[in-house]
Amino acid sequence: MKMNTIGFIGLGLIGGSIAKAIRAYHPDVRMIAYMRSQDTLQKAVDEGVINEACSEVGEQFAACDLLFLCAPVETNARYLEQLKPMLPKTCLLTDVGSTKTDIHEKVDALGLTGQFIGGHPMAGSEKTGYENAKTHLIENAYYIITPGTGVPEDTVNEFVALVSSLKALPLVLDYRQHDFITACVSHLPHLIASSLVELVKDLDGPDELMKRIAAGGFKDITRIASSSPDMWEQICMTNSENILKALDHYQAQLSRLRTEITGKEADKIHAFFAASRDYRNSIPEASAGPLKKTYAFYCDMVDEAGGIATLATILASGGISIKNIGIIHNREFEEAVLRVELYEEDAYKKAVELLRKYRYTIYER
Ligand SMILES: NC(=O)c1ccc[n+]([C@@H]2O[C@H](COP(=O)([O-])OP(=O)(O)OC[C@H]3O[C@@H](n4cnc5c(N)ncnc54)[C@H](O)[C@@H]3O)[C@@H](O)[C@H]2O)c1
Ligand SMILES: O=C(O)C(=O)C[C@]1(C(=O)O)C=C[C@@H](O)C=C1
Repeated sequence: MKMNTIGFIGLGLIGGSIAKAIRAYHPDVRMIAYMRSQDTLQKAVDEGVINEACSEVGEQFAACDLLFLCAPVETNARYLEQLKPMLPKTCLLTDVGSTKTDIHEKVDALGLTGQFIGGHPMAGSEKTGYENAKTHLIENAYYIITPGTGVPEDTVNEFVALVSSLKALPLVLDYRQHDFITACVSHLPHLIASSLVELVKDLDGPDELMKRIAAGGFKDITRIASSSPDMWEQICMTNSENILKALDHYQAQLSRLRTEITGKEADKIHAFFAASRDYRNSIPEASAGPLKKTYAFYCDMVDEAGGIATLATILASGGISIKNIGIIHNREFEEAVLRVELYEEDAYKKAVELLRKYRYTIYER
């Protein structure tokens, strides 16, 4: 597989992150891109990530050795029709969509099976857009690869090597198996997160006390409810069967819990929590794998105006960038504390040391 010119259609969170990683690890590759916002595309050119901005999906893409489709899943499938007449057989097509059966079926129908390798990085965030794209987004995350039948083995191996070179963890799967797995570990969890948010919206009073009091647990489990509705609508439309299977199983589980709580069956409820805790604890938290380690500590608040600003200034003076900072109130701490999250381990260690020098009380969890 030649890799002189790589194309991108869609340069948002995922397309932008892959393009940035390619630029970082393969600086000489020529990259061209099309996206709807020409201003943002120009920014990617100005930053040196993309070499050429395309104002449409046209003949310029015929020069690509590899073409990434990085729009929402149904949009990617539609672009294939437009691309087919202009792409040479030597151009390898790939996508980053969260569902795979739909695009594989489209590829087969268009006779493109021999030049398509499906892809899906199991990394992302609730944020969208090129502005949030990061070189390291896919680092240490599984990158699922679903080759079309007829793609030469050497080409698959070369694509696997490319994914590894971007520091992601390639995993080759059948696309149907991919769709069942992601229905359970990604698609259903998004439905649950959003419906929990809806539940609170429905049951909260006019004083919005629920919204105000909601603490770590609710926020942890609902972060992903802030994700893009366009993306999630299309995921639900293209993986409905698998999502319904997972949803049925989940509903049955909730009904069983309902019966056990109604019947005050304490032992069963205890066994349920114990089993799920043990399984959850067996999921690796280390940097390898889809769950990224967070580098956060807690710090007693100085009860005076400008307390957060002072702390932020101290960290800035040490060259430390803050990923997230906020006051939290929960039962873990007697008083309100600041939660400070850094981007990486070195910054975390440096921040803790620096703040302790300034006599801040730091809690590490
Ligand atoms: N966000 C995640 O966590 C995540 C993770 C893995 C894979 N994915 C998949 O990656 C793909 C892109 O998601 P993202 O998170 O980068 O979204 P995003 O919103 O950040 O970017 C989407 C890109 O597609 C373009 N686009 C959207 N609708 C379009 C249309 N109708 N015509 C042309 N271009 C259009 C946008 O302009 C943007 O450039 C999706 O297929 C999604 O399923 C997302
Ligand atoms: O971390 C997040 O915010 C995500 O939702 C990422 C996430 C997921 O894990 O469900 C979302 C959709 C993708 O297709 C892959 C990854």
